[in-house]
Amino acid sequence: MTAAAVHVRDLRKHYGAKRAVDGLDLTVHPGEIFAVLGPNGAGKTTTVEILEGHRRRDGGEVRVLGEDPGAAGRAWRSRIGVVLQSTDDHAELTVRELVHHFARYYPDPRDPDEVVAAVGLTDKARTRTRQLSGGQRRRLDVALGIVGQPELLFLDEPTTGFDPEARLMFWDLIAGLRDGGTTILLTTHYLDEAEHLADRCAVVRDGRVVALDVPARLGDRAQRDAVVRWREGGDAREERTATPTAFVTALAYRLGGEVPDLEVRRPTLEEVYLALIGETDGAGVAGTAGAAPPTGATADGPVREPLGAAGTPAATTPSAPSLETSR
Ligand SMILES: Nc1ncnc2c1ncn2[C@@H]1O[C@H](COP(=O)(O)OP(=O)(O)OP(=O)(O)O)[C@@H](O)[C@H]1O
Repeated sequence: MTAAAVHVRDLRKHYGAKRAVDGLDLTVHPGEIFAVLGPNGAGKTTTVEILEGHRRRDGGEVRVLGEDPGAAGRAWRSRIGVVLQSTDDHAELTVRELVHHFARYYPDPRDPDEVVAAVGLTDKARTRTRQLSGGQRRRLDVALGIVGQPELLFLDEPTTGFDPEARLMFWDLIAGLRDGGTTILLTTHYLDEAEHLADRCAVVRDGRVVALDVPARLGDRAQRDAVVRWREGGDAREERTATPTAFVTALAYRLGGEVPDLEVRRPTLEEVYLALIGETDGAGVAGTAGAAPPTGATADGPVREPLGAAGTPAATTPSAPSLETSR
């Protein structure tokens, strides 16, 4: 069996009394796009920063490309790509200059001009980065994340602020990277993004994974009952059923043909998600709401080795120089 690209068991991180990550388990397979969903403050960024080696953990077991990110060195760092929520560093450099600058940190970079083209910024190659729009800046962030030809790419809320067209182009770009063999872990608040891009996704709530599956089956979505609505004798009627075809066939027979205002629907990913994070009681979702955390280790893991003095990797590492988290 191929080793996991990312393996996390019982991850724990607290800030004072706040348990930001509280026993989180997940596994990302090589070559997949894995989306981490969850409300504000759920612990997504903290988790991703620990996986990137940018933040210490308090407990649990973490392996990223086979190594502990807290102890891994420069060679490991050159195998991962990081796209953080945007920074304004190097505002006076042009797009082309910045991508070339980053390429020099890696042992086997992609051709920087090809990377600029791949993210659709050839027209802006000679533009200073401070003059880019938000969506263009985000594409530049991705260019910086992929120029080192990473095996594993971390994307933190990559399409926040994108217009619909830019988002579709970005999705194509990310899917193309996956098709080229890159493993991608992304956090997102957009359920359509997870549904469109992700091979599997995890929903994080209060620092734990409360559901993990392919989007179509998340939270037992496929097993949840369908809701059939129709009008009968002037009244709106509704029925939940696991066998909607049989139900509608019987209904049509009983009503003697066409069923007025017939509607059959299964829960959307959004409805299942809102039930999982406790924003709804599941009333809008047929079937059982919520989900138990998946199985995983429950014992506290070892306390990890310390990072550098500031809790961030050494500034000489390839992806660190301008993309360090400011938190
Ligand atoms: N440096 C920090 N110091 C103290 N508390 C922090 C720090 N970073 C995060 N937290 C807290 O930890 C919890 C998890 O934060 P985190 O940023 O990981 O959540 P998130 O799921 O990424 O949220 P968002 O979707 O808003 O980005 C939150 O309650 C947050 O306030």
